[in-house]
Amino acid sequence: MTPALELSGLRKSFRRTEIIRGVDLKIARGERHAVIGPNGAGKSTLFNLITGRFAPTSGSVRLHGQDLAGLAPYEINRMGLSRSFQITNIFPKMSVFENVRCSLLWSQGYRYSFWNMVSRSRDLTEGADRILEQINLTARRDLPAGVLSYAEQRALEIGITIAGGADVIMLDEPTAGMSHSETDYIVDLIRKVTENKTLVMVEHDMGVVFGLADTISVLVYGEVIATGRPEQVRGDPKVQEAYLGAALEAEH
Ligand SMILES: Nc1ncnc2c1ncn2[C@@H]1O[C@H](COP(=O)(O)OP(=O)(O)OP(=O)(O)O)[C@@H](O)[C@H]1O
Repeated sequence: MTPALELSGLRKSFRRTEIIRGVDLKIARGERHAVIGPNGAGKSTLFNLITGRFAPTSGSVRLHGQDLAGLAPYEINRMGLSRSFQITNIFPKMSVFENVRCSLLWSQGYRYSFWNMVSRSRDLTEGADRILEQINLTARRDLPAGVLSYAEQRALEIGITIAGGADVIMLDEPTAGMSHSETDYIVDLIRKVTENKTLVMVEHDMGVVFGLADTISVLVYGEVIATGRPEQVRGDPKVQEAYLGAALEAEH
């Protein structure tokens, strides 16, 4: 079957420094894939290459078999790939409901004329309420998003990311800055909302990575040094040496 995402010979340089140094990676449909690696390894850059924010210096990214070369991030988004950001990316003065409704509108905006959209407003409301239910924020529906707790804001952001119905979801450090209990809460939520979807995430918390991911890639200095099932990656001496030994130790 065609992979959901396929990176081939992907390279990215900023001026003379090569940050992504020839990445080949296939992520199957329905897989939950984590990209891990030390600070500065190029994880965010890889994310930005996949989502079209950066153009590769060479190589290609395919989404469901289609080459994404030259496409803008919003075009890639409309092809079914949606991402969250490391920084919280919500409208704090708008209600929780409006934040979700807005992203639904945006994702459908190009497909429907204004009048169609007005007549579809009930669908949008129902759609937004369904998402609020999925992310457990129904009770917070009419509050300004800015008054939510940090974990709730991150949950809202996940809701915004999935609102358009994308089948490839990319999350950049979804549990950054969270307590243990908040992390557990968000991990459950991610598991639930990415059911039957492809998930690609960058994550530093090894508990989250090993609890959620079906497959893991380890990026070190712009190269994938290992990719495979969590237990394979965990036992790989190269990975132990380059990253995981230190990262797991830091957790304890
Ligand atoms: N737009 C840019 N211009 C120049 N250099 C950049 C740019 N973006 C990233 N870099 C450099 O690329 C390297 C990799 O950065 P990147 O943010 O991708 O790493 P990372 O693995 O996501 O790190 P972290 O885990 O700390 O978030 C860093 O040395 C960074 O300074």
